[in-house]
Amino acid sequence: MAAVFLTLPSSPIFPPTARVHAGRRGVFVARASARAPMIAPMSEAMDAENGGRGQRNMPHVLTVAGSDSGAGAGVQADIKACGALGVYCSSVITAVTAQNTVGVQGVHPVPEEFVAEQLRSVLSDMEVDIVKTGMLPSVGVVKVLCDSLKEFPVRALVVDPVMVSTSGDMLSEPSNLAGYRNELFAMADIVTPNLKEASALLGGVSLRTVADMCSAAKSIHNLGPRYVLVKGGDLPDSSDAIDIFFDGEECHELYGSRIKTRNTHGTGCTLASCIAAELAKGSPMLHAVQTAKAFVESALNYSKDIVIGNGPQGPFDHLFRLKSQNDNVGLKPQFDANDLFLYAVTDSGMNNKWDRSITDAVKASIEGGATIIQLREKDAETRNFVEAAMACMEICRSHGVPLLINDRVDVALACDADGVHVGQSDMPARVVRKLLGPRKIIGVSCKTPAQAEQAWIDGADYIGCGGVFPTTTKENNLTIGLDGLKAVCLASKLPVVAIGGIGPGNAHSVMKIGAPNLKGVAAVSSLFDRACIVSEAQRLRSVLMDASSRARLSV
Ligand SMILES: Cc1ncc(COP(=O)(O)OP(=O)(O)O)c(N)n1
Ligand SMILES: Cc1ncsc1CCOP(=O)(O)O
Ligand SMILES: [Mg+2]
Repeated sequence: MAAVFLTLPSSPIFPPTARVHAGRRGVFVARASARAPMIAPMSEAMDAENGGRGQRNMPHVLTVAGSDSGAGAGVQADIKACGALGVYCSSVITAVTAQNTVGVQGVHPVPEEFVAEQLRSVLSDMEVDIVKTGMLPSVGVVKVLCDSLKEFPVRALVVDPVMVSTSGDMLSEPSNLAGYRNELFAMADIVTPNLKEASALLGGVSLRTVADMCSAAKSIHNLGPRYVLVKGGDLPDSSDAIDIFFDGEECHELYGSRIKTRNTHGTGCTLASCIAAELAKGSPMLHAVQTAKAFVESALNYSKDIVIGNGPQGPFDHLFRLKSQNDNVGLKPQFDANDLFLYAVTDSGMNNKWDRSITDAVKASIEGGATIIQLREKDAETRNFVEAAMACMEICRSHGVPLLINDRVDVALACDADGVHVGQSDMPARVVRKLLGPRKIIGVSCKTPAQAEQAWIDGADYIGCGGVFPTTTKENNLTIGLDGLKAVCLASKLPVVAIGGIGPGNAHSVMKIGAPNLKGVAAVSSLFDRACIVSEAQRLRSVLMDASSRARLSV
């Protein structure tokens, strides 16, 4: 290990002075106990301090971390990650490192007093929502940070217990373990160790399985943080990137795809920063973690082939969204939840009964105003299904209407459909996501809030909720009623489309439940078991339009 711990001469540029408003943070709940949730509503006093602008400016994360000269990790990664998520990021630098894609060539810790001074400068003046920590090179720096947070409490503290770089170089004193355990963890809302760090924090226990990770998460939780995320990126024999999220009661297994790339330098810093950024925007913890995981996965995927540096640890591109926006000019836009407005689901039995081809049924429903189509061909032979799906794709593409395939991921892949809809006994959505990649649309049928939560964890784009009313289209299908629909909508952030026995006669009552994420209705028989699909779709559409304009008026 080549790291050299040098000490910068202390150079106080300005003394801690008059710009310190110690009382300013009084609006924030001081952390009496490590487990008290820190919700910080804006008060009138704070509004007045904002010059009466009425709104706080940007959500703000302060990163307390080391500088990485290669800019893949550390403070540089944190600033880029927060910026990519629309969050302001200030930075207190704890050490300057000389590093690149080969490894860490030198470490130059910033004197503790100067870390304290930087903390005071930022925390006394700027409205920091969340503090995120990275490299804390010494027990002294940990102490300085804890003292500053007591003086200037923030809404939440995200601790990434950085100890060793990906190249294997030490980034904090071994004695720092005590600093983390003794004081910092008790103040932390979430701690995000990887397997090596979790093992070091627990005295070197071996962590080889998901069950080991779960018990490690529980043990680390006993050290004080409210939540623990043990990252399983290095877990042996695992094709997925499995992380364990422990909320104090339950271990959640969070699955992601393992991206094959050398460009993984800085993933830990980025993940923790994204969690902090999402918390700053007001997300609950599990949602923040999920969003952070999805961001990192997309960034790794987008950057998997870039070449920066000659060593084994390349950086990735945090600002991939800027580029992907440009790259996507002229390509299919990503999923728009408003497409769920009038969701037409085909049925081969009904098409046979009315002597129609699938393509004619699809054309007619689009002509009548369907905004998304699902091919639900339960009896079709695979070869015929693929052929029909290809023809329907052409029709849908030419009208800009997304086409999804029911159940059959293979058929969706074969015809390059826009996505797949799966139910509770079909292929799990997280496996579908893995097969289809991040750009395709995945819908999951849910009857309960628990299923909706799982759908979201699995990376679904929307929920199909029902059967809302009794239907003969799907056998043995439990009816959940409007109350069941409302419960699912309220429990989920995902957009929802209602299904089951819905047509022009009752669509209004469905939309009237008033859940903002209920985006539309899906219909089979009220469109396709009718003589004229075009006019039935038009009728249903005008009921939905009427319901949505009334909803707008009543806001
Ligand atoms: C939009 C939408 N919602 C729900 C379903 C039902 O899917 P699933 O539970 O898999 O049942 P089958 O359709 O496969 O019988 C759906 N298809 N579309
Ligand atoms: C596929 C499905 N999933 C829940 S209910 C249902 C059938 C909906 O058909 P219909 O619109 O004819 O009631
Ligand atoms: Mg199904």
